[in-house]
Amino acid sequence: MGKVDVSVFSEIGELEGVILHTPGAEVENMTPENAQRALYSDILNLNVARKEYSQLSGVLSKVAKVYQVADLLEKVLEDEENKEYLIEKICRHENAMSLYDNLLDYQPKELSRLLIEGVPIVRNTLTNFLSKERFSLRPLYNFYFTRDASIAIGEDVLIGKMANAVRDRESIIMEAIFSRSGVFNTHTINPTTFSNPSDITIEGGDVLVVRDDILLVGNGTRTNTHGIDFILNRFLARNEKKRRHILVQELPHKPESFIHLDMVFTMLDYDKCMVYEPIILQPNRYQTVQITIDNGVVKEIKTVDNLLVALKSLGIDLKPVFCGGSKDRWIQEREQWHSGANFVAIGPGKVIGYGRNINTLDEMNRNGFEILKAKDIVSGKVDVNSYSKYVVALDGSELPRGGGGARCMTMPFKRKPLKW
Ligand SMILES: NC(=[NH2+])NCCC[C@H](N)C(=O)O
Repeated sequence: MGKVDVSVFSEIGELEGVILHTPGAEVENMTPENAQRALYSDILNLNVARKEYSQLSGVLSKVAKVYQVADLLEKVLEDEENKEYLIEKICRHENAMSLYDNLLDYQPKELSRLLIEGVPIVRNTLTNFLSKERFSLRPLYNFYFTRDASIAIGEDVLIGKMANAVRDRESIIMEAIFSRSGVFNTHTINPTTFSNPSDITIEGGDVLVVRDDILLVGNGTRTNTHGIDFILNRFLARNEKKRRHILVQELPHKPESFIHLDMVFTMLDYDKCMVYEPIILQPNRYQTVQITIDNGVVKEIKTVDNLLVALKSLGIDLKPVFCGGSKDRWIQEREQWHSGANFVAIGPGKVIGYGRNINTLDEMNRNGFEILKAKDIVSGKVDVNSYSKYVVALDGSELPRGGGGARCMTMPFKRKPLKW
C-alpha cells in the first residue's frame, strides 16, 4: 500500500485525512485533587464523553479518512526495532528505565493501550508501596486533543514541544507515528533535535495555517516566543525565493480557556472567521505582531492593529462572527469558556463545533450557516452534501470539561487545495 501524503496549506480546505483519539480510560484516571495537574478543569465521565465523541468521529468518518492514534501506535510497535526505540525513549524521558524490560514483553496492541492509558504502579518496593501515585507512567489525559502534539504545516509535520511535561509523551508518540509507522509520507521537524530545545514551547492549538504563505501563531502559556522563533528559523533556513508572513497574537495567561489561539480565533470560510471579540478585536494589551520573511531573511517585524487588519493587507478579507453573539460580554465569556470559538472546518463554510453554545450558533446562523445536528448526520437523517454552508453541532457536556473543542480534537493531515 502506498504511503499517505501530508498536505495542509489552509485551515478550511476540504478535509481528506485526520487523526483522532477516542477518549479511553485515561480521561478517568484522575481524582479531583490531581485534575489540575492533568490540565483539566473538572473530572470527566468516560461513558458520556465517549457518546459525545462518537458524534465527532461519526461525522468525520463520513467526509474524510480517519485514523486513530492507538491503531497507528500499534503499527509502530509491530516492528521490534521501533518498539525498543520507543520504549527506551519514553522510559528515559520519564525517568522510568526500570520499566523497560517489563514493557518489552507486551504485545503491540496492549502496549499501545498502556502507553496511552498509563502504566499502573507495581507495589513491589517500599517506595512504590508508600507512593501516593497510581501510575508509573502517567495516563495521557489530554490525548483526545490530537491537535496539540503534532502540527501539519504544508507537507511537513512539526512535532509539538509541550508546555507541560504531562503531555510530552504525546509528542514522542506522534513523532514515531509520522516517522516510523510506515503510513505517512512526510518529513518531521522536531524542536528537541535542535539546540536549546528546553527554551521552546509550541502546541498545535496555537498554530493556524491560513494560506501557504501565512501562518498565525498564538503566543501565551502554551507557545512561547522561542517556539515562534524556532518556526521562523525553520522558514529562514529554507532560503526560498518567496515571501512568507507569520502573524503572532499575544494571549492572556488566565483563565485557562485562553490557552491556545484556537480558543479565540478560528477560520470558518474564505471570508469568515470566528472571533472572541474582546481579545481579537477590542483594543487591549495583547499585541499582534507581523513578521515578514523574504528571500530567506527577516524583512520586517512590526506591530499591527489586529489579526483581521493584517490579514486584509495580505488579501484575505474576513468578516468576524462573534463567539457568544455581539450583544452581551457575559455571554461571550461564558461561551468562550466552553470552547465556543473553537471550530474545525471540513471544507470552506463547513465547520464543526459544540451545540451547547447557542448564542454563538445563532450568530453563525445569522451569517448564513445552517445548523445541523451531528447525531442526525451520523444516523443518516441529514446528508451534509445537501448543504453548502453549515455548522455541525456536537453534543458536548463532558468533552469541553477537558478544556477544548472540535478543533482541538482533530489533527488534519490532508486537505484539498483552496482556490483563493
Ligand atoms: N487546541 C486546544 N485548544 N487544545 C485544548 C487542550 C486542553 C488540554 N486540557 C490542555 O490543557 O492541554
